[in-house]
Amino acid sequence: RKGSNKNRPPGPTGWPVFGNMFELGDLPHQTMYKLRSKYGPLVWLRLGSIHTLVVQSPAAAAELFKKHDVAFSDRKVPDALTAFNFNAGSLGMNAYGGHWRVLRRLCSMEFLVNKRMNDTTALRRRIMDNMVHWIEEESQGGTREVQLSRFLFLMAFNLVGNLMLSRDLLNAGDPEGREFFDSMNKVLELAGTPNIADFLPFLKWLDPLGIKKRMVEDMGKTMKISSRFVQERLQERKSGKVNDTKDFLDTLLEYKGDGKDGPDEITEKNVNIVILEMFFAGSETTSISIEWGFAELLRNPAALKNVREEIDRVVGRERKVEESDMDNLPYLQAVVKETLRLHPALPLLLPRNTMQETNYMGYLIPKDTQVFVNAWAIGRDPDSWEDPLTFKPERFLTSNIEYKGQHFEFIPFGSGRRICIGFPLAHRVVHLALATLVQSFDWEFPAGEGPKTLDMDERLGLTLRKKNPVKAIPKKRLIVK
Ligand code: HEM
Repeated sequence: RKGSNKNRPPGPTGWPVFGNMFELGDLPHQTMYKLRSKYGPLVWLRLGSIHTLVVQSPAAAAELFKKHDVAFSDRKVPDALTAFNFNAGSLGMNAYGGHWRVLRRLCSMEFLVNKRMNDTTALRRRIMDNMVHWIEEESQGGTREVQLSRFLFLMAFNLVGNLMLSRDLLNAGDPEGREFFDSMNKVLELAGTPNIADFLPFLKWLDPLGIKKRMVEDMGKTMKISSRFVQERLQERKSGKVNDTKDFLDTLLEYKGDGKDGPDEITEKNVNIVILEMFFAGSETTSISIEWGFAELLRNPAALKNVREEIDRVVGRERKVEESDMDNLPYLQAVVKETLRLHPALPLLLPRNTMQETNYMGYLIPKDTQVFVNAWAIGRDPDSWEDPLTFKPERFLTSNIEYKGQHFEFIPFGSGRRICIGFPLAHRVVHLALATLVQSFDWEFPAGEGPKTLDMDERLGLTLRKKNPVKAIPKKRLIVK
């Protein structure tokens, strides 16, 4: 391996063959954060045979996204997501190129665009009402604790279903919806399971943990169901039935390329893949962000009191909080920011892959290097944040720092060409859901628990979840029905 270490960033030596694979533990973003004090903001690792660069400071992230965005714009694809060639049909896992550009354009112009978001305001309010109703039912009129994460996930899933397919997938009248929900959950779980074949690619053909095999089975089930949804829509369109408002499925089916860049049409299989992907990308990220925010409020009664008083002052208790109220709720906005700073749903973003050898921060980064941008560590950077480990929404009341990818000390949605495309939706849903939970209920702790006993331990799967889900007893407080 002579010469292989020329001009690379520093990092721990690692074992033969396995490299640093076993040093990262269950919470790699935390381990990498600790390595920063020894090696600095850029750390070089070898995970099995995969060269890996970890970027852990705002300055290094700024240099990457401003000067080398294209060179770092490919994705490293986990083996499990090559089932059915998922990566080649998807937006988030696709190589940087024509197919990705077409999907990105369609999404940002026709689906996750502000105009469409404004047109679907009432839909989101209705879905929040459903969530409140489910929580009330589960708590049997405020007498039992509820596990909030379940309802948040159902809400986010239902929302994506309505926006993509105009279907209430969780409605009792849609049994296929329930089946879709169950198999989608299995796919999400598998996609977040560590796989040795990703570190030692020569093992891929063996699939030692059977992850790809299981993925083929479970993803196959979801694809089968979503292809029934697509077929139904195609039949409807053939028979002349047109929806009043076009949803994203219509957009995908209507797409015709210009013959220059990307595909001429989105094949039926790839339509299914994009449908799946939006559930993938949109449900868990959003719901866990709300859960983290809610947990922080329960742990910090003063912050909860501030949010509640603000909502009571601006909205009152006779009507439900609406998206149009958000501009007048600065403290709530600060709580959301502080939550995303400390608990980014994807702590290492989605891994990038270098497309060419690049001179970066004085180092030579080879082509085909996996790149982790540690947004979790950057949000805790002591040079950028005062008292970085403490939940203090007030810090945002007097600053203009945003999470739109321009302020590199705060990048929970990433930055550059591959920044999260779901931002306009996620931004609205996280605010509205938190406000709705605070406005609708007084929350009590289960017996023997309180703000001091609520832990903030993490568990990393596809996203960074709370290890121990929040449980609390909701007591109805909103007067309006
Ligand atoms: C709080 C909620 C969310 C968070 C924290 C989040 C975070 C992220 C992050 C960090 C990335 C990678 C960015 C990068 O590589 O620089 C990403 C990509 C992506 N997100 Fe989100 N996301 C959220 C919600 C959503 C929603 C609601 C959707 C869609 C319904 C969505 C769709 C996507 C897609 C398709 C990509 C891939 C973009 C590409 O590769 O070009 N996300 N997200």
